Amino acid sequence: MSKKTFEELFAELQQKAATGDPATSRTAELVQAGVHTIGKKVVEEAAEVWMAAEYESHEAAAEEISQLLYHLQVMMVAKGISLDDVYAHL
Ligand SMILES: N=c1c2ncn([C@@H]3O[C@H](COP(=O)(O)OP(=O)(O)OP(=O)(O)O)[C@@H](O)[C@H]3O)c2ncn1[C@@H]1O[C@H](COP(=O)(O)O)[C@@H](O)[C@H]1O
Repeated sequence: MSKKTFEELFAELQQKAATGDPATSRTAELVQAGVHTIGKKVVEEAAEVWMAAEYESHEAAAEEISQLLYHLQVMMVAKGISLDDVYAHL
């Protein structure tokens, strides 16, 4: 199991968006595709979190939550929104 923090993943995704190859990096591919495509993934993953939390296992729900957090971070990178920009509202 990989273990990285929210902050470590965000730094990795910023790097992938800046220098990654869309052919091999999902992050670079999504950022190139743009906010509309990323937004659809955010909504899709949010629905999957809901369904997994209501009907599936603890592990399945945790996996769907990780995918939603990933896609939210991709949206942040695509929009130039920093962690501090978000933390300011927590
Ligand atoms: N944490 C993630 C992560 N979570 C989810 N995903 C992507 O989200 C997908 C899950 O969504 P779906 O199940 O809907 O997959 P899908 O149906 O194939 O998606 P579509 O192409 O149909 O939209 C996965 O197949 C991955 O492509 C992620 N892709 C990358 N990361 C991490 O991001 C970092 C950078 O990754 P790359 O940019 O790919 O190098 C690495 O540390 C990765 O581990």
